[in-house]
Amino acid sequence: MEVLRVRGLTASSDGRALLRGVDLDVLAAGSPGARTAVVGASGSGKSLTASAVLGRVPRGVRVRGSVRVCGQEVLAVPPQRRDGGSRPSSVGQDPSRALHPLVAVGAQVAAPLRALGRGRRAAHREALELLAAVGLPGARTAAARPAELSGGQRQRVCLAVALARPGPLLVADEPTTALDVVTQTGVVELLRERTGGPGQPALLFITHDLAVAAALCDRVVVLQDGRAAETTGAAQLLSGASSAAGRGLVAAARRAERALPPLALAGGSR
Ligand SMILES: Nc1ncnc2c1ncn2[C@@H]1O[C@H](COP(=O)(O)OP(=O)(O)OP(=O)(O)O)[C@@H](O)[C@H]1O
Repeated sequence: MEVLRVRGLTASSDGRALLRGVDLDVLAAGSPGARTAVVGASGSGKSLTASAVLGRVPRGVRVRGSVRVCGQEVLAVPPQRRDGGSRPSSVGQDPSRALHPLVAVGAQVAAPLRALGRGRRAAHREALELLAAVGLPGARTAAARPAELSGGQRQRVCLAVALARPGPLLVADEPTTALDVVTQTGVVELLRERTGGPGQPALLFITHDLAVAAALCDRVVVLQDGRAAETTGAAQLLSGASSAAGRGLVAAARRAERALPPLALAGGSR
């Protein structure tokens, strides 16, 4: 059963077609396809697809088609009017816009837990645990305002907030782009641990990084020019993409991989 079912999603602005009929599914947690990546070149429509799923389409962009979350049509329903069962949580590219500037980050992680009915102490304790899980341990971090943290740390706070809100689906739009490689690996591991399993949210993961997509997700949707050019298993995409866009992404990822040996040589044998 699908947690997310997108059919014929189109978007346009000033008569220009931006999405041309995207179809994609994210399956229920516990089944293969519960962590699905959307990959594609810059401008292929990844973020617009995510924003349509979240009900946050930019002004001036018109969307049509069908977006069903847990069976409910949500395309025309703004996030605040969706019922809890069809409201995905999200973590995006820009953590500065997602957090309240004046509220301590621990309280921001605790807020969704309080909304679920946890007592103040229990919510605070769980918030500390979640912050530790995203690599931000300690009461001092929890007491900090967002401006006192780095961009990467704020990004991880956003992830903790999203994980505190147990929805059916987590939409993560390039959540690791601003992070250093070590932190990126930690966040990917955390997403693997906390999504896609029984009782956990399914994951729609937007990325331009094929390696990260393959490390985290079992299904991959390749977008090209506002259309899904290919939907396949992550391993199949790497071993033999069927679309030109898929082959192009794999070739680019392999070129990037080959660009690394000089780094290895610099620290290696001589
Ligand atoms: N608010 C907007 N108004 C008009 N056009 C837009 C708007 N947002 C995005 N677009 C256009 O829609 C197309 C898809 O954009 P989108 O941001 O979804 O691409 P993307 O695949 O996420 O790219 P990137 O990897 O660079 O973030 C692009 O041609 C972009 O210029």
